[in-house]
Amino acid sequence: MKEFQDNGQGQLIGVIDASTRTVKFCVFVSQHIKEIAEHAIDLEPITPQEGWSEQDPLKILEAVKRCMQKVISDLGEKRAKNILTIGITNQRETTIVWDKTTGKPLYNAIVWNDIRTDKTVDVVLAKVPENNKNHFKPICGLPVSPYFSAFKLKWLIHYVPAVKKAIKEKKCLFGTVDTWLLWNLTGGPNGGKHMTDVTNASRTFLMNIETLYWDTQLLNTFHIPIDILPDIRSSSEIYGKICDSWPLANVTISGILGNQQSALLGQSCFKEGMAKNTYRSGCFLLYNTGTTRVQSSHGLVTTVAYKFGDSPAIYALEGSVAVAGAAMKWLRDNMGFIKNINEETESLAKEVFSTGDVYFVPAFKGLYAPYWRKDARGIICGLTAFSTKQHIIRAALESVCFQTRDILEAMNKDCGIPLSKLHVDGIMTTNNLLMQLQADITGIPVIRAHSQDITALGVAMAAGSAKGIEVWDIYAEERELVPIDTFLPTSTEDERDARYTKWKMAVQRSLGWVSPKKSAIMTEERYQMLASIPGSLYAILSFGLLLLSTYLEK
Ligand SMILES: Nc1ncnc2c1ncn2[C@@H]1O[C@H](COP(=O)(O)OP(=O)(O)O)[C@@H](O)[C@H]1O
Ligand SMILES: O=P(O)(O)OC[C@H](O)CO
Repeated sequence: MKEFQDNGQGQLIGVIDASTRTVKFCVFVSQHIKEIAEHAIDLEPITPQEGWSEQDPLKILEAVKRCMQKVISDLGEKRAKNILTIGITNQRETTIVWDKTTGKPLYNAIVWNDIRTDKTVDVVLAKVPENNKNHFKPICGLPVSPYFSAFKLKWLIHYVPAVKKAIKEKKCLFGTVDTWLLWNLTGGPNGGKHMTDVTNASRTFLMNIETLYWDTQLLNTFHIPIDILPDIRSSSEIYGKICDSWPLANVTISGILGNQQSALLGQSCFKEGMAKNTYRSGCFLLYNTGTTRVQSSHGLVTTVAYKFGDSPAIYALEGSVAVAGAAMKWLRDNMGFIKNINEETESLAKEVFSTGDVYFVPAFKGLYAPYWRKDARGIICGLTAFSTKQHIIRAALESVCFQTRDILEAMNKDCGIPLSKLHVDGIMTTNNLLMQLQADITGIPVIRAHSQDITALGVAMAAGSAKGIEVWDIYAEERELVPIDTFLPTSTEDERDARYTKWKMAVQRSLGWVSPKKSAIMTEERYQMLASIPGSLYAILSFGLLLLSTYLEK
């Protein structure tokens, strides 16, 4: 393939990539797969309590602005004038509410992997027949889980008086990170566009996966007024223009995609049956099912993959894993086993030939697909007096591969035709050992995209091909393809299956760790009652209820 030479002439597409840990602004030349400029800023997570995870929405905006300024200065003002349009790709499900008259957030962003909404989930489950967590799947494609935005929004409405007040006064707006960025970039309180795209909306638990509109039954279930929700748009169209108070004023914004859907496009998985797995903090496997909404019977979610303008929506089956690279961070920050993740993880894990039968289930915040068990917690099992940190690091890498196999097994059952190869991307895939372990654990070739720009590339394509922009033909025959390399399985089927059986045993042991006390079961009435009292009183009352229940149990 011809190496791309930047001759300084091409039309440029900017991308804001706002992920869980990092905000980045980067620039592509239309029709080309490599970023020509980028600047990224890490965001400090806010963790006020165990299981809680927040971000300051104003810090996200500030980081975006600084990244844009730096990239413009690196490119030079003259070249930056060639930026024709921009796209936004973002961490999904993360929930922000703000006052539309002041533009001020009413609370920190509640991040997708925050599990404070445990009780909110119980309230919703208490209302459905047999507490079936898949009850709403035919409507929104998703199981009941603290992961999705509606639970976070319900929590905010109940527990944050400023949110309740702003709703009453008709001043409140809700959005995922894309919406927050779009609204601010296009004017904020002065005419900002309050919109989201179908892929982000499909992760809220509020959108009807068939009609692609907000669903009345779901809104009623969560008591969410429709007027705080953004308009749902396609993933590729002109939403508006950047306002004067931002860099790149007057440039259009013409692409929005959740970051996993963006990676699916970045990997050119346009056809039904194509799939990709992205390994970052979490790990997300998406399988393109075309215009068909496949209902999973094996724990996967049905989600919108993308929708280009007026064309029909393309759907995907998704397997979401909450903890992948995050397990390496835990080994570094909490255990002190690793100093530098990028430089040491692979070499330390290679110091041993196997995990020595150690299995690590990193269910720090419960397990997502295909289990959807919020009562699971992390375990390391099979330890002996010979186990070392190297065994545990290797087991952590393997846990990512086993979780991926869990999803592949579910996907193969749902789709009928087993995936014959696995396309992968994301920063973790630079770890060659991880890639080989993945091939050995799944028994299929692992095809690694040789680019760290895949996620941003997807939305650059969506923005560049939008009606009215049309500088990127994503279906062009001579499309430049992302270079790849392949890892082939070296294990036998028997070895694979024996080890996978052990993994399943380890998963079983991680389940049911958080056991809700009978007395703590949440009903709507109790939830409402608790919400109507101030924080300190809430703590005293909860403690009182706990004492009472312990007394009654005796
Ligand atoms: N060489 C490596 N081996 C294993 N894990 C890695 C390696 N490099 C990075 N990681 C992990 O990948 C994740 C990278 O996530 P990142 O792309 O920074 O962010 P996020 O998904 O939070 O937006 C981190 O959790 C890190 O622990
Ligand atoms: O920001 P990432 O890469 O951790 O992605 C997070 C996902 O979008 C959550 O669903």
